[in-house]
Amino acid sequence: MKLYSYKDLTKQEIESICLRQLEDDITIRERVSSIVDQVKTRGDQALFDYAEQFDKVQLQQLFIEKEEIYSIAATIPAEAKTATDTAYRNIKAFHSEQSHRENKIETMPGVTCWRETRAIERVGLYIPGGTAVLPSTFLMLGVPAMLAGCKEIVVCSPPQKDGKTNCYLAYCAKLLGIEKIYLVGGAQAVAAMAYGTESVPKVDKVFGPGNRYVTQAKQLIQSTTMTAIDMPAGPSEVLVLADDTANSSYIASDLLAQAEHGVDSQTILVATSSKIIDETIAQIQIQLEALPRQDIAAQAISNSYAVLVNSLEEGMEFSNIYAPEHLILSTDKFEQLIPLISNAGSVFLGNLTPESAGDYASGTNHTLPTSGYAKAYSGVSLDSFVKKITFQHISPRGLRSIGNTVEVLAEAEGLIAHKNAVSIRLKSLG
Ligand SMILES: NC(=O)c1ccc[n+]([C@@H]2O[C@H](COP(=O)([O-])OP(=O)(O)OC[C@H]3O[C@@H](n4cnc5c(N)ncnc54)[C@H](O)[C@@H]3O)[C@@H](O)[C@H]2O)c1
Ligand SMILES: N[C@H](CO)Cc1c[nH]c[nH+]1
Ligand SMILES: [Zn+2]
Repeated sequence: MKLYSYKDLTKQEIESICLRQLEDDITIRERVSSIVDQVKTRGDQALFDYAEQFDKVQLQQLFIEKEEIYSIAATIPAEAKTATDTAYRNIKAFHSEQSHRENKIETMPGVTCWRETRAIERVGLYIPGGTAVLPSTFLMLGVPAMLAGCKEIVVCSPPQKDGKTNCYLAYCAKLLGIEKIYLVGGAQAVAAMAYGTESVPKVDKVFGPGNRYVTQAKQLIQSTTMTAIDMPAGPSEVLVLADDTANSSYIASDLLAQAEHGVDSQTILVATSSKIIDETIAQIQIQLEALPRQDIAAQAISNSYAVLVNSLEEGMEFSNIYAPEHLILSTDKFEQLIPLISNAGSVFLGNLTPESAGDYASGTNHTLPTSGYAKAYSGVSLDSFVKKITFQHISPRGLRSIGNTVEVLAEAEGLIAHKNAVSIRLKSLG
């Protein structure tokens, strides 16, 4: 893990260490573009071929259906079933609170404006399943899609070695009332949902996190089809801001939790003393030894760094420039830092709030913007699955009160047909 001292970094150096792995993006973009083209032109056949190439499995069909999903779901261990039920309830409770009816507003006498919410009709959920299958992501996307009332929910996840899906995903499907899972992963899954194939239906919006291929494919289809995306939710990241009230073994566990997602995960420690940094590095080595995914985590840690700052406020300044997917405030003084946060996907407050609680079960969504996109995007929520349509109604009194304003503004823009649309009505009102 590299070490920087914040006060010695120039503005350009800070910007450069906040960039995430952009060097290989061109190669990834080219590979993804060719995968997307293949799916667009060859449909299902391309999906069968990529399953063989990337997932090392020869599929007979590209999906499994209700009966088989239910029979796989029945094999879930009892403890996992109970934990999944708890996570489902918490995620549902948190996301249910996000539905708000707005009031109608009379902006002028007789001019009434309001918004109504409508579900996006056809949504596609991508559930990662490359180096680890993530049923938690199924809940994070499926629960808000269900609450929003989306009519068609298409789910894609890479096939497992047996050409099926695992019992945890199958159980989530059952909980969510989803009766088909498409056994398609990576960039090809995103392309299939954006263009549609013989088997996979085309959707209006693609959701879900994934590796760099998945994320690049989402960005590509967004610009080449009428399909929208939730946001760029790529390789996981965490920034821990710590002071002397922090516990280095807790910090190490949080850094390793995100590091084990993938070799391109990034984990940043920003600390007010070199003592915390040294102790955390030592803890990382100890904890790493016991991890089954230690090779992946070690590589991610080697791409990561620590930044020594003079104060928590200075640490927040760096964090806002980095704009982490996850921000952990490992300090008893977290309350005073909350107002200083301007860019972060999801925030974990105090020393007893591990990031993995949000990954699985506290209720907040774990599908979050990465690579600095937390500067402009929010994580997935109920809002991501709906559109807000504006309405307005103008009464005779309203037309008299607003008419002249519109006529004058239309004339100022030289758009006389716009002006006439008002004048013609005013005239008939007399
Ligand atoms: N930001 C978030 O909200 C969030 C949430 C959960 C997970 N994640 C991230 O999701 C990612 C999951 O990654 P994963 O790889 O385990 O699963 P994945 O499902 O994202 O990707 C697996 C697929 O990638 C494709 N692939 C693999 N190597 C390829 C290659 N060389 N060329 C083209 N395609 C290739 C294959 O089709 C494979 O099925 C991790 O990076 C994790 O950090 C992010
Ligand atoms: N930390 C991931 C988001 O970056 C979400 C996740 C799923 N499972 C475990 N973690
Ligand atoms: Zn995680």
